[in-house]
Amino acid sequence: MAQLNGHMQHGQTREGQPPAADPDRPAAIDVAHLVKDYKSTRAVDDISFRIARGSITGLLGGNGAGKTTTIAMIMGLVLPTSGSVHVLGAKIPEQSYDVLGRMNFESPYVDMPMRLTVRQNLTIFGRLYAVRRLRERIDQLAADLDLKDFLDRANGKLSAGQKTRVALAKALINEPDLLLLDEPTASLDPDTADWVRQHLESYRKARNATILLASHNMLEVERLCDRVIIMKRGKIQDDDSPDRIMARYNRDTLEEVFLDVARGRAREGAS
Ligand SMILES: Nc1ncnc2c1ncn2[C@@H]1O[C@H](COP(=O)(O)OP(=O)(O)OP(=O)(O)O)[C@@H](O)[C@H]1O
Repeated sequence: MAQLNGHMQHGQTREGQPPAADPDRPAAIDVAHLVKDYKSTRAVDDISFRIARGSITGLLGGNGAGKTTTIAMIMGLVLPTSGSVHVLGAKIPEQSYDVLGRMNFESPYVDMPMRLTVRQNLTIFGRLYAVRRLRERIDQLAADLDLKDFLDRANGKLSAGQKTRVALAKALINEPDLLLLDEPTASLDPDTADWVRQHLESYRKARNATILLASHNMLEVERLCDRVIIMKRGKIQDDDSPDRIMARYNRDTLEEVFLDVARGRAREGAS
């Protein structure tokens, strides 16, 4: 528990409230009654939430809960069956081009071209985003994310953990205002994962960026996130700060809450 508390102290707004909504600026993400059917499977089932700018929100849920599908709809990569998504005020996918340059995403399950070197891959993505002073930006990311030793190696010849760091560099290349992350520390050893989390925290702070991340790592979510949205079978099961969610389930860790939700145990006071 002492170790857990040590982790919690690193959280930026762990004890605080999520940033207040600014009435003059649209939310970073505004999802209303979103539904996605894949043939007979309802992957996302009428979910609604708004995410304030400058916040870090964790999307939790077991395998198949609908997290990746939700993120893909926010990116405009998957079309909703019904409902709406707005990102930074733009309707997705209709107005995607207005905001694509201000968002980016990372997923360990989406591979970059394997034969190209890390530097070539980052150069291609940087050009897609019209990044100015691209060479300097890549050098900066290589220093920040410790990529220097393998910048000129083919992507296909990297370890899983090295690929995860390169994918993060790709996600940060355009200094996005909105960063969508699917398992940002998958395959990373605990030390590297901790350091990547610190990098994400300082990136958010420096740019007032908004981060939405899907993760199965509960300590990561406790440490990083101001808010947690728990999904189960396509629906939102709970949505609050980590502290309040743990209090509601009368649990000390999100891991225990996750097991309660997965195994269908009711939260305290719930009917
Ligand atoms: N392209 C697809 N075609 C058909 N069904 C799909 C497709 N993508 C996802 N699904 C189904 O939709 C549901 C939600 O999947 P999704 O990948 O969004 O879940 P997830 O919460 O990200 O899961 P995980 O934690 O395993 O990554 C699952 O039942 C999955 O089998």
